[in-house]
Amino acid sequence: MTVIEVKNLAKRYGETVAVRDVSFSVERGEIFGILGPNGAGKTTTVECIAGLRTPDSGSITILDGSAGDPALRTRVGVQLQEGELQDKLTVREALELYSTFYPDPADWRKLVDDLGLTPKLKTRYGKLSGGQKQRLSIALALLGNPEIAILDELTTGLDPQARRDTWDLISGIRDRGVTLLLVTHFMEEAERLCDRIAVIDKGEVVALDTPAGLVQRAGDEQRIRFRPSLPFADELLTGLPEVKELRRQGERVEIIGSGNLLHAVISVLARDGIVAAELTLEQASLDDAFVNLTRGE
Ligand SMILES: Nc1ncnc2c1ncn2[C@@H]1O[C@H](COP(=O)(O)OP(=O)(O)OP(=O)(O)O)[C@@H](O)[C@H]1O
Repeated sequence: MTVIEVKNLAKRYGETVAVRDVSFSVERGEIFGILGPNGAGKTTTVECIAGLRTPDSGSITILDGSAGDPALRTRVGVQLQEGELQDKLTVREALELYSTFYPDPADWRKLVDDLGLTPKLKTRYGKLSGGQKQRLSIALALLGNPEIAILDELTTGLDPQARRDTWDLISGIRDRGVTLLLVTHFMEEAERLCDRIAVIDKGEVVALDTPAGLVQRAGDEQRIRFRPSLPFADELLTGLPEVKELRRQGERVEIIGSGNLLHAVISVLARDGIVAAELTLEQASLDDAFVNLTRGE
C-alpha cells in the first residue's frame, strides 16, 4: 500500500530552482532513502512532504490526506531542524512538552535511553553538542508514535558508535511497522538501512532502485588480486568467459572480469592444485553508483 505519493513536485526560491520535477512513491513499512549531492533539492523535497513548504506545482498525497493537512500532524513525525527548540529548555522539558502534543505518545524514557541521551535529561538544549541535538530531534520525531517518520540527515554529526546505535533504533522502529523517509549523505547508511533509494540530482530523480539495483547499474566489474602458490600460464584463466583481463605484477596476479568471477577462477586454479594466497576481491559499491549517476557536478 502506497503511503506517500509525490507527483511532479517543483519548487523554486526566487531564481533558484530547488526541485525541478520529482516523482516517487513510498510503500507502507519500507525505509525509503533520498540520496543526492549538496544542493540537489533533498531537503526541499522532504520539507514539502512534511507540509513545511508549499510546492509551486505537483501533488503530494500522504496516507489519505494532502501534505500539510492538520489531521496528519499526529500520524507523521518530522525531525526538527536545529534552532527550532528554545536554548533554555532542558532535554526532559522538551520531551515532556512535546509529549503533550500527542494523544498517545511513546514512552520518551525508552526513546532517550535507546538514543543514549538519558545522562543529558537535565541539560539545556543550548548546551548540547551537535550530535546530542540531532539525537533529541530524532526522539521528538518519534514521540507521537507516528505511522510515518521523516528524518533529514539522520546521523550527520554523530560519531561512528552513535551512528550505529541510531541505525539499530531505526531498524527497530521499522520492525514496529513505521514507514521511514530518510535523507542521507552516507552511502553506508543508505545501503544498510534503505529498502529503496531515490537518487536526486539538480532537482530531479535520476535513479530509483534498491541499493543492490543501484550498485548493479554502476557495472558488474570485479577485480581479484592474489599470489598463486605455483606458476601457471595466463591461458589457464583468460579462456574463462568471466575473465576480461589478466595482469601480472611481480608474483601477484590481477584479474578483471564479471559474473561469478571469483568462483570460476578459484575452481580452475584448484583443479591444478594452485592456491590463491593473499586474495582480495573488489566490487562496485553504492559510492561508485552514486558518482556515476550524479557525475558532472
Ligand atoms: N530558503 C531558501 N532560500 C533560497 N534558496 C534556497 C533555500 N533553501 C534551499 N535553497 C536552494 O535550493 C537548492 C536546493 O536546496 P536543498 O536544501 O533542498 O538541497 P539539499 O539536497 O538538501 O542540499 P544539502 O545536501 O546541501 O543539504 C540549493 O541551491 C539551495 O541553495
